[in-house]
Amino acid sequence: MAKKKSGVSMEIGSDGVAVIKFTNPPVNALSYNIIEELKERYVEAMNRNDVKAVVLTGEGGKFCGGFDINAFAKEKKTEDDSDKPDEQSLVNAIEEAKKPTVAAIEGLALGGGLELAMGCHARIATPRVQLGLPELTLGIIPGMGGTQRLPRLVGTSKAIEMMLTSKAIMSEEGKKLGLIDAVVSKEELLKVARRWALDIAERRKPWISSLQRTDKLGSLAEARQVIQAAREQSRRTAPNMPQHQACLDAVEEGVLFGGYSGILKEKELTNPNVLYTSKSLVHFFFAQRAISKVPNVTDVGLKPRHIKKVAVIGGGLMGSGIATALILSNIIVVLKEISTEYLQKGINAIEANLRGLLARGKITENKVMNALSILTGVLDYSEFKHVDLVIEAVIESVPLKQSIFHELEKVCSQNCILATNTSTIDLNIIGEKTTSQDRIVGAHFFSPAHVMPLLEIVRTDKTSAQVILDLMTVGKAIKKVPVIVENCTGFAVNRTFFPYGQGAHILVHLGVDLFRIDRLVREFGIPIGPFQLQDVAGYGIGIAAGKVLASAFGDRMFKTPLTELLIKDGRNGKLNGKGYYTYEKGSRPKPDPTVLPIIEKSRKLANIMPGGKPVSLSDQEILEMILFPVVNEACRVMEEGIVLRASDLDVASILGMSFPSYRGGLIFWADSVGATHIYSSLKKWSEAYGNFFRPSKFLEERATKGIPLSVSASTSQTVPKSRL
Ligand SMILES: C[C@H](O)CC(=O)SCCNC(=O)CCNC(=O)[C@H](O)C(C)(C)COP(=O)(O)OP(=O)(O)OC[C@H]1O[C@@H](n2cnc3c(N)ncnc32)[C@H](O)[C@@H]1OP(=O)(O)O
Repeated sequence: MAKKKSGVSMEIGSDGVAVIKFTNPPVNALSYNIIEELKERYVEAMNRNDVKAVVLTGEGGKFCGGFDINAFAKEKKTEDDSDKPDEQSLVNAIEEAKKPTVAAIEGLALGGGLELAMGCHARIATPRVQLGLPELTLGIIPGMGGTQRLPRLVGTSKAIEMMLTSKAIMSEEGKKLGLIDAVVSKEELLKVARRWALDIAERRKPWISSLQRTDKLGSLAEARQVIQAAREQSRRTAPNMPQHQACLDAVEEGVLFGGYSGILKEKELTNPNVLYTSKSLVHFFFAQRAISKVPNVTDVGLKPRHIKKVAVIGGGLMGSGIATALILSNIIVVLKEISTEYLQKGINAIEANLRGLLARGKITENKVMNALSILTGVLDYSEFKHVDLVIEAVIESVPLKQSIFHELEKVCSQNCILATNTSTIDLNIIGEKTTSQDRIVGAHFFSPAHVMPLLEIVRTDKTSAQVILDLMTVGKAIKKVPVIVENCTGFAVNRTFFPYGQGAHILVHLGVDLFRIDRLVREFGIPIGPFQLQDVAGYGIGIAAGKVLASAFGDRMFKTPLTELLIKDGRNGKLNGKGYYTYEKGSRPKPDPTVLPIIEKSRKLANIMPGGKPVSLSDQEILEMILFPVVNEACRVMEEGIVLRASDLDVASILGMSFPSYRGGLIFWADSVGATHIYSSLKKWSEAYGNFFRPSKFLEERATKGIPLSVSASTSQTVPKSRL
């Protein structure tokens, strides 16, 4: 279908109201052209004698999704702003004009869209319109006066909360806060907005300029206190995000010296040198959109089937998390376990998940009750003939999974999708004893499954496109970001990241302090270091996954004696409160010095220190020896076509492994470091410390030819097995 044309139209009614409407599908983003055209229509409306007032609106059920991020991305690439129109001046011109403007808002008003609306003299919206300033997620600050007008319309505290969390509110809440003047039906929207605009022009309603208001700002002392508290919180929660402090700087300037000074400060702070993370975050925005485009699945006219009822097999940590995510999105769940005791444990875990969300204010009591009302526990397969999808989430045992899938083939309908939540096992092996390979698929959730946003959908060369589309649709319905990956041991995320823990173990056995390693990784921006992660994930799962990975990638695995020694010492990580760290309810994990003699023992057993002496490494070397092997494995994953595009690994690393979003994801970050440096470092370490560090062919080729890692494999000289 041809893309609808973008542009700005103006229609002048017999009542003297000019309706200025802008179109730029899909979200009416404010491109430079749209901004320029809006300015021109405005000048015309102001100059015409037959226009008394203006209504500003967006075409196609959406007011505006904000400034055009495509233009922003281009601008960031070239840092050339010679043809860039001044977007602030459009809003200022509307607000200061001699004729009033009313914004008629449908669907959404985000970022520059809301800022445009706040420059109008009133805002009329339809029900459930999303209103927000999400700029900080893109690494920038609201740049069309949002840092000044939002506090003046909803109060300093609420405005700061909206900007720092980037969360939208609905028009109904906007009405209560004073951001919206009236909520009316879609049919009435333009009629009410026209009348409102005339009422202002003819002084039957007040003519309000948001920037002039001070009544909602509170006293200077109160506003300062709110800003200071927000600064401290941001320093803790967003330490590497300069946009948070910059946004507060702009708000503070406006509170102290008035709205116009605030507007100037806002402009000054949109400098890319201040907002240095925006390039990475804009990349992450587009990478997330690209992930849902799957050749031969989403572009061949298939329609997703409706998945109403799902069976989850296994009520352990993963199964209970998956069931929680499903029932929270109104999908009926049948949870199957092997005994009444295990079933009750599973249901209790689901209830605990829901209560946890309730305690954190994420859901209401009503939601908890509704979710539990669509959950049934069973001990046999009799209910399975009525389900549309099964997700198996039992322990990582090949014979057990094979026998379950063999059984499922008999008890489920022929159209039922058969998914496994295995994190490492090859799907062809799981489905070996069935004839249903076309509907067998991997649904790899990340723990805790009701919280972590990534869903790795694993396909074999036999999985049907319809099954993939259906699972992608369920994934989105339960608020996950589905990434499609090809079948291989460990799939994309666990495969790419297995060297993360391995590298850390090698370093410890070379004599590096484990708590130093965890600290350096945290400082890099990954919230928990590799050893704490091992404690949290549990040693059992690590050993099981390690065995599967070792059988596939044995020549580049380090067989660490440490985990077995820890278990022998009665440690089981977070599960029993004792691992590398000690865990007590209500307090932060504490490094446990009593683990050090066990490490010494392990070092002796592994015996990998050159000359038997601990190596001396800088902080940077330590970090690189952990992260470069991860990049190296990612190169193999890309070369084998396990992911569709490099940016899929960026999204997967951020959403599945908590890689810092402000670094743009694993491959984006690696390209910022440079393939040449990564390659030469790995080569040097492989000579000193062995095969684990051996650079892959893909990396070697990229480094020698000077091609970035993010460039699609199919455009380089390599011949990947990718389906692209
Ligand atoms: C000066 C100002 O202060 C600066 C700004 O305004 S910066 C921009 C602020 N606005 C935003 O951050 C909003 C970003 N967009 C979104 O959050 C979501 O896209 C949305 C809520 C608008 C719609 O979500 P959803 O319906 O799930 O659709 P989604 O897939 O995300 O987007 C649909 C398409 O619109 C595009 N799009 C969305 N917002 C866009 C924007 N502001 N600019 C350019 N394209 C945009 C997406 O890239 C996607 O394109 P594609 O189909 O080619 O992949």
